[in-house]
Amino acid sequence: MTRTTSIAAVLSARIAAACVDGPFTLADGQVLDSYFDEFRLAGDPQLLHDVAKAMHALVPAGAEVLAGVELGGIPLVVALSAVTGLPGAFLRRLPKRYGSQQQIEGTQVEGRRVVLIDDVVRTGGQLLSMAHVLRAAGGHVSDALCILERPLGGRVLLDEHSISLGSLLYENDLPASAGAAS
Ligand SMILES: O=P(O)(O)OC[C@H]1O[C@H](OP(=O)(O)OP(=O)(O)O)[C@H](O)[C@@H]1O
Ligand SMILES: O=C(O)c1cc(=O)[nH]c(=O)[nH]1
Repeated sequence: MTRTTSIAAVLSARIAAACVDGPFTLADGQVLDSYFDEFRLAGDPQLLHDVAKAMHALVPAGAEVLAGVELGGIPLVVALSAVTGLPGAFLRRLPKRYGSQQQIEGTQVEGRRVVLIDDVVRTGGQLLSMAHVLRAAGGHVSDALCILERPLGGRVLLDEHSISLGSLLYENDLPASAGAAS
């Protein structure tokens, strides 16, 4: 059994409990009958901690900053920072319109090796967009991590932009009803 497979075997049943009935409309208008609700996972402190401990094994050597994507990546990056001791950055989808006016909050990313963190990867579009933001700010981005990867092209898209994706679970680790394409 590979490391990721053993993690999936231990955690997948507990994570599957965070898969709920829809309908759930995605940003692109697509409607899922059921979906993985990361906020149920993040609202369970023991499960969030156990997921972060499992993800620790996927953090690449040399990582200097963990950067979570609004909103699903934020509780995850906080938990993973606490487990790894690595500083966290928090990525807004758009710059704040008042106050700090920042898109990247938290620790500085310039000149540092930054690992992107999100809950779900589907097309990879969200992570790629955030990688562009980090790179424009001088961060070095060559890795991303997620809890759940769906086979919708995200891995390939990210690879085309020199970003390696590490996933705790793959869609087929979850019950067939949990948002898989029918
Ligand atoms: O790989 P992609 O096709 O880009 O899809 C994945 C993205 O979509 C989800 O965000 P969502 O829009 O549900 O926002 P939320 O995290 O604020 O709930 C998820 O958290 C990822 O950021
Ligand atoms: O594929 C999912 O389950 C999923 C997609 C998404 O955008 N948001 C979410 O919470 N789950």
